[in-house]
Amino acid sequence: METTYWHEKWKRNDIGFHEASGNSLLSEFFAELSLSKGDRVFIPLCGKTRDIAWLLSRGYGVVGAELSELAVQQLFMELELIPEIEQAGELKRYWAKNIEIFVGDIFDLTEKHLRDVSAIYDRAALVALPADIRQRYTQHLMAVTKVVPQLLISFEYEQSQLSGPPFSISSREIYDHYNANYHVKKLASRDVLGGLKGLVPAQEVAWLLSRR
Ligand SMILES: C[S@@+](CC[C@H](N)C(=O)[O-])C[C@H]1O[C@@H](n2cnc3c(N)ncnc32)[C@H](O)[C@@H]1O
Repeated sequence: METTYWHEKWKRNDIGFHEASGNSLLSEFFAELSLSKGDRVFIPLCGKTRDIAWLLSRGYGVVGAELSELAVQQLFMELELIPEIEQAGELKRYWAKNIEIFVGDIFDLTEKHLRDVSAIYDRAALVALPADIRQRYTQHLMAVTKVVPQLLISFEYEQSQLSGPPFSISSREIYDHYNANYHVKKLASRDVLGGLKGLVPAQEVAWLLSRR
């Protein structure tokens, strides 16, 4: 997926992936990460997800990475926060109390940008990437976070019925990416109401990855 694909989507406001009330699997399974108030959660490919508001309201810090500056501007507006903005290496850093978002290509994000994060929340990030990028993404994620626990939400459906994103990720593939460094546990698998994009029967799957 070229970066222009995502920039165009944000420009056209074609953001069907954005959930107006956030993701219910986050609230259901967040406790599995065993975090303490004040811990910082890294959200790769964060868009302007309402899950950020949910985490902030419960006293957690949020660090995000997002390609689209438009998305990040909308995020801060909707949070009713005025960000400070500065250059941070290849990326731009938008920040306010308890939140910092790095704007640019996630592959330009380094361990130094993230400092101390206690967990990763991946919703619609791994599934947003085509197969040939996913291995690079998961390796990068583990390198920059030093393999902190992860709550991962993926989709499974018959890939031949729909061209992604979101892409279908099999259980096998989750294990292939993460089993060497994490204990991988499937927490739940739920039918997507009305089908994915209203078209294809699909399951939304929650995974807990805990460090080995
Ligand atoms: C499917 S959306 C999911 C957004 C968010 N996680 C949510 O749940 O609403 C994927 C997001 O990844 C961003 N993105 C795509 N490629 C990226 C990259 N290489 N680096 C950073 N962000 C990227 C897109 O702009 C888009 O906002």
